[in-house]
Amino acid sequence: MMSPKVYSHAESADVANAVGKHVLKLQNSALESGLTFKIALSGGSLGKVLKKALIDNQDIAPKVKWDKWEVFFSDERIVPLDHPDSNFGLFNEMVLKSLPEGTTKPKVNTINESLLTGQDGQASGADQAKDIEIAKDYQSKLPKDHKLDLILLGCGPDGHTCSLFPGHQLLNERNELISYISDSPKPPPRRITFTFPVLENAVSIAFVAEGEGKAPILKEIFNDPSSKLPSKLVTDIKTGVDVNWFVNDAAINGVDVIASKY
Ligand SMILES: O=C(O)[C@H](O)[C@@H](O)[C@H](O)[C@H](O)COP(=O)(O)O
Repeated sequence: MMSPKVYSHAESADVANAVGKHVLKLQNSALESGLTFKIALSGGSLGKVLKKALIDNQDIAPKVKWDKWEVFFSDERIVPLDHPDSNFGLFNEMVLKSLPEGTTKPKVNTINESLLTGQDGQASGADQAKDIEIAKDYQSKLPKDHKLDLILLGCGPDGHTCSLFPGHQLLNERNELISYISDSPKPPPRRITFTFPVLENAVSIAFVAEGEGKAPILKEIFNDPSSKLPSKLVTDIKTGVDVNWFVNDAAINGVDVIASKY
């Protein structure tokens, strides 16, 4: 079993630089043996980190082969693509819209907007049958072997990752690769998410977590071997996935880990 590696830097700019270098490493190794680089993204502060790493960082930006990228979302909220809660919307605002003119855009796999119900796709239009259809449609967009080269994840203050929440039944989902969730404890309630079979089959997974607010949950993940938090379960995946954490020093203050610079 590979043990997770933790990379920590004091400054946010250095965390973004480390994430950018890791993305390039996985991109280049994917393109040595295949035609595309398959990467999955999350929401939260990751949008900002990706902009800093892949657009603003002049050492990294020219090396990103956007035309060879196939982008997926590790979870997505069931809202229109231009809604402020949409993870695609975040990536679009932060990264896609900032690509230099003339750049061939990556292939981005979004939820099928035509399947949305209700004005904002949320409680007003809740329709479980549609949510199942949205999840199935997204599942059909995954690579046939459902192998992603890199999955970038956040970690919520409750230890959730993707839209896999502590104690939720979806943690045990083994049949579906993409599941819907209509009772997300964090709004918006209706979402789709990768399940463990997709996470377990990835080449590499990288968590990005910054700020002193993350220290309590990182303490539980790294100091408590019996923890069943979703981020801990993903960190401990035993299928040979290369799992890395990219953090800043404040996030691991008091956490029992050996961290290095990337
Ligand atoms: O609703 C959600 O599921 C969260 O917003 C999630 O998308 C986010 O990745 C984590 O909560 C970490 O967020 P930060 O990286 O901003 O701390």
